[in-house]
Amino acid sequence: MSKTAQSVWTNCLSFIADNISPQAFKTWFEPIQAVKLTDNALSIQVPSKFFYEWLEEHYVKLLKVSLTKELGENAKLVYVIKMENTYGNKQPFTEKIPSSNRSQVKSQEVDVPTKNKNPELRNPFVIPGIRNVKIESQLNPNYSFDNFLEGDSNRLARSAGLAVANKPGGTSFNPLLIFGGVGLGKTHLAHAIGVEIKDKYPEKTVLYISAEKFTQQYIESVKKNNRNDFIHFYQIMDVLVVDDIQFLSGKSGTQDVFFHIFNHLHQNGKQVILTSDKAPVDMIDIEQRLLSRFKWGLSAELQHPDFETRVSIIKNKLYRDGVDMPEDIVEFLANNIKTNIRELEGAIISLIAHSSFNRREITIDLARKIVDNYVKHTKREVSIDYIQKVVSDYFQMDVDTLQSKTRKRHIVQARQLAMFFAKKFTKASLASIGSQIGRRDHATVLHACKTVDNLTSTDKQFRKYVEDLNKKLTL
Ligand SMILES: Nc1ncnc2c1ncn2[C@@H]1O[C@H](COP(=O)(O)OP(=O)(O)OP(=O)(O)O)[C@@H](O)[C@H]1O
Repeated sequence: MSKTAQSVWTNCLSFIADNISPQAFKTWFEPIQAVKLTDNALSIQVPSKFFYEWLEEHYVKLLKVSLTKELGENAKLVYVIKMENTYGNKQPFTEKIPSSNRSQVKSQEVDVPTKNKNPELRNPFVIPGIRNVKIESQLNPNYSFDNFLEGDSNRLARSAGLAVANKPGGTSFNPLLIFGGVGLGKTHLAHAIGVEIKDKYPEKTVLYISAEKFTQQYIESVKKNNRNDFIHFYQIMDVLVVDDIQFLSGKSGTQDVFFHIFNHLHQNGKQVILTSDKAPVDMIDIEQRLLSRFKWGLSAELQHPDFETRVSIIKNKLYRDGVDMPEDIVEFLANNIKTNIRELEGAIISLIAHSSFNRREITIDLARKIVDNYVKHTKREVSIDYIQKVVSDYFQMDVDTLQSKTRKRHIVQARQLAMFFAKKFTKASLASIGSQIGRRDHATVLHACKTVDNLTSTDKQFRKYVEDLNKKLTL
């Protein structure tokens, strides 16, 4: 029986289903349709560009294996993307993209120094038995400077990274240690530096490795009795990027071997780039001699991005995914997820996925649900409108009354409390608070804040209002 696109795809699907979770299969493979089979190229139609990128990023190997089983070594996969425009009435159109069309960072041939001309130089990245002195840089070409957006929070680290990429080993930023909290872009920036160096200096041998993998390889080398080969392998790098070095904490054997590699590279003018979730002073269980070496170069912190940077990161991601999203939703996300860019990206991905699978428009309600579901622990910023609503409900009046010009004491107090909490819980200026709460000026707001402070310390009943309202607003 001759093969058809459908029969080939059905076989691929049954192989894929055996290798991933039912949920992932349902989400990412059921919506795909096989559309064409020519020679050894299968075309599959996917619902969006985002969908295609997700498949390429997470399932390309699985797709390749399953397709090779069906169509042989020269099998090719072509994505046909159904472009849908949620915000207009344009006809759907399609775009064809071959699988894995992103430019890869090329593998690098290495000249082994003559005195060590050992044809058996062991590459810990290669399965034993397969001889290979080609060193894959392990860099991710998707992490570049172009898509690492600049803001106050990362300016120093980003500029230092660019300086290092322009002159690896030739600046005083050696080592360059990038540190910061979870999901703030350390890995991205470290890859970007490596990718940029490979672009500018293709002849340089660059290697990215996580400290965890480095540790595993080291343990393996001790077991197999080839510790020296392991050290030698790392010493031939021109640029070594080690991610999450806090992982070395408490592992004295690995620290020792890293110390030797580090010294060798540094003395020979080779560039070392490190990332860590802590500043060197806060690292525990790392030997002093290693810590002091980390401090030789530059330690640059990645801080929490400010609102503007968060907005640009979201917009950039949407642009790359070919998705349109209303401005108020972008701002809502940026306002609500503040401390972790990975969570911010996760929320965008979920939002796009929800809207494309359920064929729903991206609305503020959907965004609110996603933010609640996926990043529960992030606090939602309290708005001035919300504060006025809570205060007026508490004093059993409506918002119009709270904002009115009346001088009645209990209404004046309610208004002053709303101004006080707006100052406390939002970043709005006094002038902006005043204009939103009954069109008052900034002096009135300042006076309100002082009055609330005074009354809180002198009037027991008033203190109770403040405590109750505080509780309601921080729930
Ligand atoms: N300035 C930025 N511009 C664009 N994307 C960014 C930026 N900073 C971080 N990201 C994105 O945020 C996500 C998380 O970044 P990354 O994995 O580099 O964080 P990390 O600090 O290494 O986290 P961890 O502490 O978990 O190792 C990545 O997808 C990255 O591309």
